[in-house]
Amino acid sequence: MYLFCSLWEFHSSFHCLPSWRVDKKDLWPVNMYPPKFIAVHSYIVYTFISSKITLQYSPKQDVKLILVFDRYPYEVIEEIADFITKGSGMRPKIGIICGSGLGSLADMIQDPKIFEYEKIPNFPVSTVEGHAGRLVVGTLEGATVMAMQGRFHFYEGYPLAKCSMPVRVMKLCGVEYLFATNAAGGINPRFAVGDIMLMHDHVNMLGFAGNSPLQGPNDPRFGPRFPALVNSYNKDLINKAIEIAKAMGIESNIHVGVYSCLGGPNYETIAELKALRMMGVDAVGMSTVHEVITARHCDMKVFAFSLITNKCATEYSDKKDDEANHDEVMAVAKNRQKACCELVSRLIREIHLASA
Ligand SMILES: O=P(O)(O)O[C@@H]1C[C@H](O)[C@@H](CO)O1
Ligand SMILES: Nc1nc2[nH]cnc2c(=O)[nH]1
Repeated sequence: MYLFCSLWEFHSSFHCLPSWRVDKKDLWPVNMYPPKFIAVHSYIVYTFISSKITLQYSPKQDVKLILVFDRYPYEVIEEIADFITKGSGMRPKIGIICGSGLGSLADMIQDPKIFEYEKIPNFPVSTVEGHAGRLVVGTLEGATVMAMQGRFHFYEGYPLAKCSMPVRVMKLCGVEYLFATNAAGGINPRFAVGDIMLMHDHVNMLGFAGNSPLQGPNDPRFGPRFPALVNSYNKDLINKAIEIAKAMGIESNIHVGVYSCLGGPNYETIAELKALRMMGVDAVGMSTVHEVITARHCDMKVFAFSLITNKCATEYSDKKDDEANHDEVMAVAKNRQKACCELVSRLIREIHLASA
């Protein structure tokens, strides 16, 4: 049985132990906390006062304390970035986040230096099928890149700041361009399964509900308190991608549109999909938006696309087999990985040539 205590609970308990809130009756009684545990608590409160920390404490394993950051202070992100740049001997310029089933984007990287997430200090772990959980650093089309084979989603239980924390790691590693990819349901009736939608805007449904990766104290070393998000998706990169798609002969499978992220893990109801369509959303998923917000906050250039892995039913009369499922999402991503890889690698080549 794990006991989860928020920093706030720690803080109040430090001043007034009996007021410690223990919600579940089967957790350890307060007066049985070992003194070492209390001592560690006071250290944590005063060291990390500006960040929210969750502690996992297992009574079965003597005094074993695991710190899990919910909001990452600059210094911790810097430490993770140092670990990666020193470990790889590189300062990558382009960051790639591989969507569900699109991990092969990272397999294109040459001379890869691979970091398993669980071996990176203070890094979360991937829990979703199709997200391998490794960071791959190397070169692609001459450019230095780092790719996340596995992202973090809100529905995995991670707060948004933690989901998009790796984007800040990328920034401190030297990354200037973020390439974010995802698997998404197509709401726009013109979209077919296997099409690619270049994102030119988003509707942040989690933001509508008062949730943001930038919530909490702002560290100006990352960016401003109130970042503007108009023009978040780089127009030049979208135009270049369209040209590349033409050269690849896949322009009829390419669209430009609006993506929306919902919390998941459930797929949407028909009423929700109708509402999203009325709002001008073309594709729906469970990621990317908070990564883009974090990237724009720290002034990275963003290119993002959705692979349409299923068509969303927007009418009650739509066929039952229109229902989304993760196996189908993975299968479509596997089928289309070649086109996605080519699009990404050609665009990276253009960026590299333009800056050479
Ligand atoms: O990581 P992405 O956004 O590509 O993954 C999508 C959203 C869910 O994680 C999953 C649902 O099938 O695919
Ligand atoms: N929310 C959501 N995410 C997806 N990822 C892949 N397909 C879908 C979908 O239909 N809805």
